[in-house]
Amino acid sequence: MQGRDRPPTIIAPSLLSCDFGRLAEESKRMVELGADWLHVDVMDGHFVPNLTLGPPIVQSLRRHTPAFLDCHLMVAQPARWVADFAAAGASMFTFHLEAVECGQAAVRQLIGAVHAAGMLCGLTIKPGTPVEQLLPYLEAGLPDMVLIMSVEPGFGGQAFQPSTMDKVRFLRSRFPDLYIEVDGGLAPSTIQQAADAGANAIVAGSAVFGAPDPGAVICQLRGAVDAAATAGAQQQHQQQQPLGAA
Ligand SMILES: O=C(CO)[C@H](O)[C@H](O)COP(=O)(O)O
Repeated sequence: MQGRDRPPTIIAPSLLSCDFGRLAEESKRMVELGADWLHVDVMDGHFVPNLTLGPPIVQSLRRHTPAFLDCHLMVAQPARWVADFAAAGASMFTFHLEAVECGQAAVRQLIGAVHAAGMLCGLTIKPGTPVEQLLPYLEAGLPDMVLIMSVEPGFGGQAFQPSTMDKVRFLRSRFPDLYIEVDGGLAPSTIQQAADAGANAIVAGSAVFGAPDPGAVICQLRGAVDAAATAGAQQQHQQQQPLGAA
């Protein structure tokens, strides 16, 4: 997914906030309203204190939609689930660095296994984990995406943590073409902070599903990210102009 240019804006409604009894209809509705990806929160009741869904539900959902399924695994031992999520039709398999206990070699091996299984691979960190821990993998060009959690993983509807945007700024300044996703507490009232920091992929659950007009919220989120990207590109262009150039 990496190239030389800024990655596209991605709006990914988090299905955690939808009516799970109507998962397929809600997923289709989100795509019709302009969602680029569908964000699937997988929680095991162990890595995080909540339980959601697993491969059988992803497989059922896949039968109803060709959409990009952005699966965020909040699970202990993510390596156990690679084959099952690939078989279920997951598009992206994002795992927590904190869930891999055996160090850098194990993380690299897991990224390789995700790719070998035919999925894109994301790496994610909780708010308390230093962003520098991602660098060995990013400098080697291994993950397709980084997910910066802007809330403690486990539940939707929490308050956005603005300090986590320092991590996004840090990464964007070093990796202009990296897919940087932000997840947690994003809404029209907080999106500007994520957009200005340089996030290009936005996960939003309660703000989208709880809105009377979810399509308008998707549009607002996209507009803020697009505008910040355009402003950033103009600034970069001006800085690159030689002295005296018009
Ligand atoms: O990963 C998550 C929780 O662990 C959710 O995706 C996230 O919190 C989205 O929900 P909301 O937009 O309501 O904060």
